[in-house]
Amino acid sequence: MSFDVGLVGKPSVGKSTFFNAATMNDVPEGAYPFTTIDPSVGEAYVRVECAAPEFDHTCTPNLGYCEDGTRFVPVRLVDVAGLVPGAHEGRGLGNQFLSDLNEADVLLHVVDFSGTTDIEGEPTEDHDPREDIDFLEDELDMWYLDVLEKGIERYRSGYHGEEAAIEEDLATQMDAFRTNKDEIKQVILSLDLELDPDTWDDEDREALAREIRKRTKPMVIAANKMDTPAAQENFEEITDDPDYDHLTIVPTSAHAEKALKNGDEQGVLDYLPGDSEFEIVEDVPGEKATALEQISEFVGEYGGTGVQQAIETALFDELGSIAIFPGARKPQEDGTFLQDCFVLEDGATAEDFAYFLHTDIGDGFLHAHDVRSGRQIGADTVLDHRDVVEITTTN
Ligand SMILES: Nc1nc2c(ncn2[C@@H]2O[C@H](COP(=O)(O)OP(=O)(O)OP(=O)(O)O)[C@@H](O)[C@H]2O)c(=O)[nH]1
Repeated sequence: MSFDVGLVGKPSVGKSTFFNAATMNDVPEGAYPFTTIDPSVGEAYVRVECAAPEFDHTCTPNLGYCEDGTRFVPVRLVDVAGLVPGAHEGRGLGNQFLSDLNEADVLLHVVDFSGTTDIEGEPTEDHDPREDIDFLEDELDMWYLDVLEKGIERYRSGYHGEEAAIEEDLATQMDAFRTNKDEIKQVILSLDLELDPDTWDDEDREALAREIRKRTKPMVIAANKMDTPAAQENFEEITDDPDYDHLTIVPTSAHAEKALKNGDEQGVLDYLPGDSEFEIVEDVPGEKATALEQISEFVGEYGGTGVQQAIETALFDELGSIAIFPGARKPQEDGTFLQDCFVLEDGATAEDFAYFLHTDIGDGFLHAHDVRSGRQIGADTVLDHRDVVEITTTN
């Protein structure tokens, strides 16, 4: 099991550059968890401070890798194709695109902040990136509204059991959005609406669709091409705009990330993905040196190229996921230590973790230990990011 980060964006925003940069990794052979021939799925990583140094041992990662005390834990990056020109002319988003969106746990919307591509992805000047952000949100809201209306019809036509409950019919209809009746009820009440669709007007239904969309389609904006002055200006303006407070916007330069990873691969420089600095280790010709100098200034100012940061923000901040190390205090007999680190859902308990590790244990979960303190923890203990947990089962 792994989390899927869905990458979306209109043409020419730098989505391919982002995808390639994020999935181009110098990983030891055999360390790829996802054997896939689908070119739209790639392995990206989230950084987690390794727990091994706390125990004075060196970790031996099974998947991903560890460098300078940072574990690079694999996650799936899915290129969700199909945010195409013409969709905004009322043709709407394609069904395949929409169902692919439902597969992703969290979305990364790559937006060209330089304003040099119009809404269809054609070259232009001074295009306001807010249009692209609004476009995707509005299209998603219309899709949700459509499904919500069907749920209301279902309620009215009495497909339900004895006791009519609008939240149940909506939850059934909106099942693919990974919501449930409790969440829907919560949303209805949070908007000060009654649990009776006959009292809702158009605006109420739109507000409901939007709110359910916001909760079920967590999304982060990757403000791309931030290495250009125009993008930096737009970034300042949009992050100051209260209409965009509900969004997390991460400044990125996919271009810079790609250049740094290329340089690292060629042995020209030393770069650890996500770092805000890198070291040039070989003499480079004038033009290249100037380009690297510009990248160096950029990553210094923005704390990195933003590619790692965007993926981590999506997974850890927006989705609230946590990374857990299964393990013991000491290396195994074969010398392996803290081989794994897994990304789990927000709120995961010790018992959830046991079933995640051993899907077939049935009733065999015995107990869990917090390895740092050595204390036993209850099955329903909610785990924290970077916990090291030892699970004992009967088999
Ligand atoms: N300045 C700058 N240019 C970038 C950046 N990322 C991508 N580009 C450029 O933007 C153009 C489009 O990049 P792509 O990665 O092909 O864009 P895409 O969104 O995948 O576009 P399609 O393949 O048409 O869907 C290319 O000329 C890239 O070099 C960036 O971070 N900064």
